[in-house]
Amino acid sequence: MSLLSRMTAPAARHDVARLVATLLASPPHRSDRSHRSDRPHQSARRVAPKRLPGTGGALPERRAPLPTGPTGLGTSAARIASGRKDGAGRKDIAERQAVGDATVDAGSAPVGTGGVAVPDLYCPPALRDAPALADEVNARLVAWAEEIGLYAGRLDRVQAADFGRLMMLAHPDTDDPDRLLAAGKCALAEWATDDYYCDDETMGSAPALLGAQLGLAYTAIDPTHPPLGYVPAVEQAMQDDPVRTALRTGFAHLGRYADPSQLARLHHEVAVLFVGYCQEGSWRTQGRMPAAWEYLAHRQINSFLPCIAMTDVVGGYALPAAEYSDPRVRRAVTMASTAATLVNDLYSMAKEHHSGSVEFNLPTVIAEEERCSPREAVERSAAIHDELVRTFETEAATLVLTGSPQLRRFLAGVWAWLGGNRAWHSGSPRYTSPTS
Ligand SMILES: CC(C)=CCC/C(C)=C(\C)COP(=O)(O)OP(=O)(O)O
Repeated sequence: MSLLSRMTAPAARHDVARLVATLLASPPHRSDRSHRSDRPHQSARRVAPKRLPGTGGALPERRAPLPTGPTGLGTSAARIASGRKDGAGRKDIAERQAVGDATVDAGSAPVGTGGVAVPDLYCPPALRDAPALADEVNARLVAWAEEIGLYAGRLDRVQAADFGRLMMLAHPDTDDPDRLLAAGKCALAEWATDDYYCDDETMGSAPALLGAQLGLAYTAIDPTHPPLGYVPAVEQAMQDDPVRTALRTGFAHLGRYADPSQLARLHHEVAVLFVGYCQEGSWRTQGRMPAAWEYLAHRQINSFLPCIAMTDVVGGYALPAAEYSDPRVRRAVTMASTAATLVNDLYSMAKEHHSGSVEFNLPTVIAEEERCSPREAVERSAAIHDELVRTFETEAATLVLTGSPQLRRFLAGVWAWLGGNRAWHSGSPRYTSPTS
């Protein structure tokens, strides 16, 4: 019997009432976008709530950014004081989103899809904006990358992509820069694995090398235990390659905050991610475009789940392993991570369009399968995204009624992650600038 099914009936009746109200307010899935032409006023569409229904107060509201004056951390404080490089526009959008301004949908900005604007998406707003904290985390992340030789010669792009901002937006329940940095290192290491080994030939990726590289990369986070005579060779291999060094030192940093069961969970999610990388490599080698169902299965495993799975570690609590693995929780969380990854597909289309190699994203797969226009394919992809988010919202809101306080906070954190992820994608030069 699972932990959740052993739980008793909810004590708080208003939670039940809130859930019922949510369910009644939700239009049936798929109705919004698939009948869009029947719907003269797009604004009638329900806007995703800022907080997951039933989880008010589950995430501590943190608004305090780092001080902008000297902090003893050295140069980064001066960087903060000298002003942001991203301009005020992005902050303005995030701030308006953070206060739940329903008129703001950064997703509708005409970026990302190579000429077709990313449609409004059913996605919560980012829960906070703390630019000084984002800058601090980003500065530390870039300094770490430089120290280990990751993205050598391209650090300006890493700096501009602003992964520190992604961490700040996606994990609003901590304002500890070191926890955000640890998560950022893991995320950047996973991104680097993709760039160096899978899909960026200018970084040296080659399909024939992929399996061998990913096998070794996995051992950077879950070390092998060779007979003594082979230890120096293994150690050398770990140090010889910046991706392996990034994975090893990034997960070591996170290990300061994670308990063994949380680390084991993350190892599992990264192993699955690497299977997804191999799957994509196989399509590349074959020169084959997958079917839409196959691609969607792929985007569940080649997804942001390794990042989302760190939510409790970053937040400073531990979701029990039995609840993380409960099939109902897994279904909800994997739907959320697939949706978050489809946001990446929508926003990265322009970048991939210019990359020169075969690229896979849901609109391209749908356009090929359904022989439809890019605009229609983008709309259908957005509808699929929305369906996944709505299903997560409904099922997660039900799960919080009977789950532990940690599960309630975790699912609220996943919802917040969705909002932060979308806000970051809509503003990051990785997707908005042709040269990044
Ligand atoms: C941070 C993390 C878990 C990354 C792994 C999965 C990944 C690289 C993405 C979800 C992004 O996919 P994609 O290869 O399309 O990346 P970019 O669009 O190049 O950022």
